[in-house]
Amino acid sequence: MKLTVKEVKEVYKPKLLPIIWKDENNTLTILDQSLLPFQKVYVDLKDVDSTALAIKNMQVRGAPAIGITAGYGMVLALTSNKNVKTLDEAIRELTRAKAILDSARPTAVNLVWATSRMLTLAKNAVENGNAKTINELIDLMKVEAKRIFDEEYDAEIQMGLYGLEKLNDSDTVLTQCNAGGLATGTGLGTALSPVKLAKALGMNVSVIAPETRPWLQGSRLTVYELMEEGIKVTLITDTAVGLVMYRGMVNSVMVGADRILRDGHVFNKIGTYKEAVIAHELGIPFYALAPTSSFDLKSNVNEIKIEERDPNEVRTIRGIPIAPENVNVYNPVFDVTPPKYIAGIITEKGIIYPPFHENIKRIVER
Ligand SMILES: CSC[C@H](O)[C@@H](O)C(=O)COP(=O)(O)O
Repeated sequence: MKLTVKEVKEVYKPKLLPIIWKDENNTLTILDQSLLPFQKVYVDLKDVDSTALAIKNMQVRGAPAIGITAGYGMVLALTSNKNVKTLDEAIRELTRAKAILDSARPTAVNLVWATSRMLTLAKNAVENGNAKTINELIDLMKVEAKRIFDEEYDAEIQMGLYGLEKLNDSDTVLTQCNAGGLATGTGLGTALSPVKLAKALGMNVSVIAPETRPWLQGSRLTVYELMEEGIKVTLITDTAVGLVMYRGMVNSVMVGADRILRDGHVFNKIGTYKEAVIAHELGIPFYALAPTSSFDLKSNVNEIKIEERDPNEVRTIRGIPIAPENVNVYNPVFDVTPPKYIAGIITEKGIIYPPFHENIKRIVER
């Protein structure tokens, strides 16, 4: 019997609180992911520029977490700016804030999705007369930002429940990067949600986490997050992915997504494509898990910008040189997995199966 979202909330409580909005002083407090797991430091964000910088520097990272942060960033655009006196000025300021936030990172679609949603809400509220003062507008925007957070959490529970249908007791799941509660801001996660719910329901499941060079989201974040929740996790190098699958140590692959196109191409952390191809070759089911806010039904695969980051992320590990100082480096941090390798895409609205070009639009727009 399938549990309801409410029932899951009774049996599962997230251990981490990565994003906290404080109404009393209009502050967004984020757990600094660039320092984990060695230091657990919370950082206060009070304006748009510091919010965009925190996204750019990956103090907050992961597609849904970036979306939630950007939503609150739009609130901060007004709460931090005492020069905004009229509703027209407020909309101009929000338009400016959206441009700053949208340029922080290019690949995760949730960023633009969240800022567009907040700007549309503000424009409608002003036009319809629902907001007659700046304070009324701010209050409506706070409600909307919280709604983005709450909807994300509920979606992750739904994804977890659908994902549970693909898990058996004693299964081992291979993942990539960190698609847990740190990446989504809620403490639960997308790809890690089925495993966490399985544990909460008494199943014995474990995870294999590749370290995910160069930023080490796997070894620093996924491993930390799962250990905090008492879930068995084994850390491997990115180069061991093929062997663990070949040796029969993996029952399924579950990864998150930064952007999914209408034909089923999945953009996710670099290394995902390799996992998908090997899984397909060996008959291991490969699932991408993402809320419908991570779908981009308009773009084509070649139009999506794959973020390239600082070459020093590859030349060094946390500041320690591991290559000749000036070696030429190519550091793309996402890749794209073609639909033919994907057994299913797990969303809060259900599991989408091939043919994706027919089924994605139908389910996402439902
Ligand atoms: C659930 S977040 C999206 C992905 O699943 C996650 O693995 C990822 O690629 C995040 O990238 P990041 O560069 O760390 O922001």
